Amino acid sequence: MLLGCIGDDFTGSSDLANTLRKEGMGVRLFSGVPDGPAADGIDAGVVALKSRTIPVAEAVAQSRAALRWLRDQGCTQFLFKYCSTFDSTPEGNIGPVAAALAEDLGETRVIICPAFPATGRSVYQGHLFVGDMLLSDSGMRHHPLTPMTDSDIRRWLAQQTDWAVDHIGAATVFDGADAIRAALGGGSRAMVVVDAIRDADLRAIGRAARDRTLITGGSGIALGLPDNFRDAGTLSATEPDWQGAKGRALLLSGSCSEQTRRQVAAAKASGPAYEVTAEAVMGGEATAARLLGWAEDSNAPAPLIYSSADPAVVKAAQEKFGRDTVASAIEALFGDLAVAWRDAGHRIIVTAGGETSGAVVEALKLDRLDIGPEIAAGVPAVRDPDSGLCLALKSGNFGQDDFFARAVGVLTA
Ligand SMILES: Nc1ncnc2c1ncn2[C@@H]1O[C@H](COP(=O)(O)OP(=O)(O)O)[C@@H](O)[C@H]1O
Ligand SMILES: O=C(O)[C@@H](O)C(=O)COP(=O)(O)O
Repeated sequence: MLLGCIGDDFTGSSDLANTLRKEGMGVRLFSGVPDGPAADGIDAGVVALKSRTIPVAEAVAQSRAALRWLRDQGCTQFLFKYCSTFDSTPEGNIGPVAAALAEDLGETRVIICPAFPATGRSVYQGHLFVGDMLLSDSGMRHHPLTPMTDSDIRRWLAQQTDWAVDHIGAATVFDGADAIRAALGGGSRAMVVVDAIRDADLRAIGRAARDRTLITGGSGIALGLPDNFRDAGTLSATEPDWQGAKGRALLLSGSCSEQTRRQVAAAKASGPAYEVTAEAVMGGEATAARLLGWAEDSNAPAPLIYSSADPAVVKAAQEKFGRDTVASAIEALFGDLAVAWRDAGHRIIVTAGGETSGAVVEALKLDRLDIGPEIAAGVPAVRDPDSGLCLALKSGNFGQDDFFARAVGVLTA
């Protein structure tokens, strides 16, 4: 393995694996740190963690363990993937994890770049935009776990780390890889927020990062890296052929983002849907057995079960039950449901939401996943090579309004 990647959630990790695959690398997605060695013939390994919102010390420890494993597999360059909307709190976990990985690797200049132009995320003058809106004006200000209320990534990151925070502005980035390399090069220890508004900028940053051991960012930051390995003649692997599954799909949505709520509305208009409220989960009425019964009785090709709710409803539930308590209970229910669906003999599951997807993949105990065709920007189909289970792990913010229907189409192809 050449490139070792650590993702702080599962949707984000599949997004990164998708980018690397499209750029010609042979990729495997691992759920957590594997026990043994990876198979041969892989260019890039992505270790998916569920570390975005756990306590800082745990996120650091898990990320360091992932780094040790990736180094043992022979990787020479490492990428820490976080969300293109920089999902984090004033405490972390982006700054502390990036600092710990850099210290382990002896890296002193750490690129910080969440830009992902294909989904409208750009970094300009150190500020993160979602489409034409500042991050803090976007729906991310209402995120249930990581509300993003400051668009200045330099200022937000500075709260999370005692490292200096530097900035390379668009004017330098537009001058190309040599200019970026020079700007990155000399200075003292720092996290360096790098502007990027176009794929061409990310490719130039990737070129400039050829000799850096640690790079951090959204999946866009990976765009330029495969060419460095290609030029060095070290790429070797090929991807397994994609094989979909037959039968009915279960759609699970725990994301409360604006985009997911549009997708839920579209799916409700075309098929059966069951809303799981926080009250029903906390009160014990919404159980996996009961919901599986509903999904089976619906006899529909793709029944949807969702807890996705608007910010006022989420806020009320969090005030009543506690933010983490209600989040964990809903995640656990979706995990149990996915297991019940699989155990009932079905082979297709679509999940919306990073934490939700992490809970589902962990409950299903899927150790590694092959990456299949892209369903929407940043969302590939994935497949467990052992069981043949086919999934789509959708980031809350990604996908077309009719994403669920499209996902079923790709997973059954
Ligand atoms: N109705 C609800 N009330 C409170 N919390 C909820 C509700 N529905 C989902 N959640 C929680 O909100 C979080 C959404 O995060 P996630 O799944 O990562 O979605 P996204 O990808 O949009 O960030 C999860 O922890 C989920 O359990
Ligand atoms: O970079 C992104 O936006 C995604 O890859 C990502 O990290 C998804 O996280 P969620 O929005 O929490 O699903």
